[in-house]
Amino acid sequence: MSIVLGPNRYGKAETRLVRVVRDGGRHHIKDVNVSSSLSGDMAAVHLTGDNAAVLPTDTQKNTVYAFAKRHGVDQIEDFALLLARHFVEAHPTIRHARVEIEEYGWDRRGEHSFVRRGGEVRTCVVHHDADGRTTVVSGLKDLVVLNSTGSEFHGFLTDEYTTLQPTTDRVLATAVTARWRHTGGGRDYLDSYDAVRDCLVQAFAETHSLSLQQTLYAMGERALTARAEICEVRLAMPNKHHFPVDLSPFGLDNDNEVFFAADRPYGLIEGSVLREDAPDAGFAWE
Ligand SMILES: O=c1[nH]c(=O)c2[nH]c(=O)[nH]c2[nH]1
Repeated sequence: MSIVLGPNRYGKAETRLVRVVRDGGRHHIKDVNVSSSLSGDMAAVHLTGDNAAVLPTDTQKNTVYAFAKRHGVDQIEDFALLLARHFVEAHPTIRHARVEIEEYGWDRRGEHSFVRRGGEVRTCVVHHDADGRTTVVSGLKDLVVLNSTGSEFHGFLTDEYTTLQPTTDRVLATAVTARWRHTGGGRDYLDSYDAVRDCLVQAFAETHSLSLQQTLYAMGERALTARAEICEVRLAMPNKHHFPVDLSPFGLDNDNEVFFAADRPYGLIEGSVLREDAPDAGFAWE
């Protein structure tokens, strides 16, 4: 019985890239997920471990980031074609390249603020008991927002394990989970929801942030200031880190234009903002 190598391919899956283009103070973002897969003269690597024909998947990832800087990312089809042609044309052992790109849409909410398209989930939890006590908590989750500038983080506590560099300009992005407690009942819940959501998004966009914690407080404060019908806002906000990619090995600078959008681990910032005289929550949060 003889054993042979069948069809095969290899590549880097899901290179998460955010490309920021600055038009003065007005920013544009492109948020994509790129997967490349190459095939060709790959018998040797499978049969003997000879890697001479293998363009490392790490190089494929670097190429995505370097091309994003060098050529920009406009239509994903054009960017995919550029990459696929490059892999095949630059390396004789690569006979075929498959490039798949997903693009995530964002709606503008200011000069450098965006809300991810696709929408959040609206939520509520109500309690009512035999003594006639009722609580209503409304909320939302998966409201993804991003500021491409206007965020700093420095002056933090350091110890022998700290490697994080302070920054005065970073991308700030989060998927907001917010719940707010109503005082009393009987209102237009749709109107209330729309208004609170608007406050949260506006405060996120308009706050020059020194930390996500500060932004969290500003969001809760804005909603409570604008809406008398609620008395407490609880927020959970993952810090969706965007790391500038070091493009210097390829002779390219990166002035906050090309980011690796990491999905984990993430900072998780949670907090409650409430009126000092808020009535007792009772079972509202249970
Ligand atoms: O806004 C932030 N808050 C933190 O507590 C924190 N920690 C960290 O590493 N980065 C950040 N960013």
